[in-house]
Formats: sequence, structure tokens, C-alpha cells
Amino acid sequence: MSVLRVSGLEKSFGSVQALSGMTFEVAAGELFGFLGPNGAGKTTTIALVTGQLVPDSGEISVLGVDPTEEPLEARRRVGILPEKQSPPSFLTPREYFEFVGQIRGLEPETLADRVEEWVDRLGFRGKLDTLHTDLSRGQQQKVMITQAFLHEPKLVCIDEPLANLDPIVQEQVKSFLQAYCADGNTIFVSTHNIEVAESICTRVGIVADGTCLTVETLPLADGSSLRDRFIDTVSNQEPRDMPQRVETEDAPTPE
Ligand SMILES: Nc1ncnc2c1ncn2[C@@H]1O[C@H](COP(=O)(O)OP(=O)(O)OP(=O)(O)O)[C@@H](O)[C@H]1O
Repeated sequence: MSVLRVSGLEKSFGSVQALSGMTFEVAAGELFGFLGPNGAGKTTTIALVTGQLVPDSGEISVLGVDPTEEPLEARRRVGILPEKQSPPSFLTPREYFEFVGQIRGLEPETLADRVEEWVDRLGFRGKLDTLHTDLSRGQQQKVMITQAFLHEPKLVCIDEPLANLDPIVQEQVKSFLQAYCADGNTIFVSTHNIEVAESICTRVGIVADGTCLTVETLPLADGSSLRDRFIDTVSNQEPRDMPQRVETEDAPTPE
């Protein structure tokens, strides 16, 4: 069954075309990697899938919901770990998790149990009552990972899950992500870390210029490395037409 389906997505920001025909599908139980160079459209795709942006055209289905039509419902069903976002500086992890637990409709006992699991898993029990502003980047990332999984969503969209984490915690998070998918859940993970994607993902989509160029099952059937496949795929793509500069007759004259 398809958990996430994206078809012919187009999205522009002014004259910048971020997505041009983005198409791919992710099935239940997959740990699907989304790989691409800077500016390929990965973050834009996650924002569309999670109802934070509206596409210009194209179709999205997230756990059977169209996030363009029902953004709140899509966000309710999906766990989101956005790129480069920090928990609120003026709250402690405990306060933030209470807030997230209420939004996610968790019973207080369930929330308490899950927070216990996560502080043990990621080792930040001693920081539960420290303001986020006084936590390190890695400790803040642990809080952000926890909030994405607290309601145990069927689908979690993650941008760079291992950013700022030390190698030991990275291994713990990688194992957790694999176990979570082995239980039948699905993770969609955008990353620049090709070796991490190769070690944990079941399939990867390689994207560039707002398009999914190929989807590969891992390990690659011909035994080549994902890094080589990535470089070959991205460097062999046809260059996209660059937007033409539009000359206007009444352009303002410089003072
Ligand atoms: N709000 C915005 N306004 C204008 N342009 C934007 C906006 N958001 C994204 N873009 C442009 O859309 C394109 C895709 O950006 P996006 O952030 O989705 O790429 P990405 O694959 O996540 O890149 P990276 O790996 O560098 O994080 C880029 O050219 C970017 O400059």
C-alpha cells in the first residue's frame, strides 16, 4: 500500500522553479531516502507533503489525505522533523513535550511513558528541565527528534535526522529508525549523508532541479556504491532551461 504518493508536483517561488514534475511513491514499511544536491527541492517537497506549502499543480496523497485540501489532517497524521529548526528557546523539553502531547491528543500517562522512553534512548534525562536556549545544538536535536515521534505516527518526514548528534547517538537513532520501519511504519528522510542513507534506507529517490531522476532499491543490484550512483545520476542529467531574463520597457532608472 502506498503511504505517500507525489505526482507531477510543480512549485515556484517567484521566478525560481523549485519543483518541476516531482513524482515518486513510498510504500508502508519503507525507510525511504531523499537525496539531492543543494537546491534540488527536497525541503520544498517535505513542506508540500506536510501541508506547510500549497503546490502550483500536481497531486499529493499522505496516508490517504490530500495535504493541499486538508493540511491540518495531514499534519495530525504525520510526524515532522523540519530542517534546522530548534525547539522554543523559552521552554524546557518537559514543557515543550506537554505542549506537543496536547496538540497530538496524547493522554498524560501515555505522554509521560513515551518521554521516559525517549530520554533514556537519547540520554538527555538530566536536561528535561533546562531551558532550550541553554541546550547544545545536539541536545536540541534530540528534543526535536523526540517531538516528531511522540504520537507514534505511521509516517514521519525527517530533514537531516543526524545533524549535530555525536557518533554514539547517531548509531542509536539509526537503529531506532530501522526498528520503527520494521514495525510497519514509514520514514521519509531527506539527507546529504549518502553513507547514512546507504546504511539504513530500503530505497532512495535521487532528485535534482525539482525532479526525481531515479528511484533505487538498496543495496544496489550491480554492487556499485550509492555515492557513485548519485554522482553519475546527477551529473548526467539534462540541464534544465534557465529562466529567461524579462526586459521591461519601464524598468526604473538607477538614481
Ligand atoms: N521561500 C522561498 N523563496 C524563494 N525561493 C525559494 C524558497 N524556498 C526555496 N526556494 C528555492 O527553491 C529551490 C529548492 O529549494 P529547497 O530548499 O527545496 O532545496 P533543498 O533540496 O532542500 O536544498 P538543500 O539541500 O540546500 O537544503 C532553491 O533554488 C531555493 O533557492
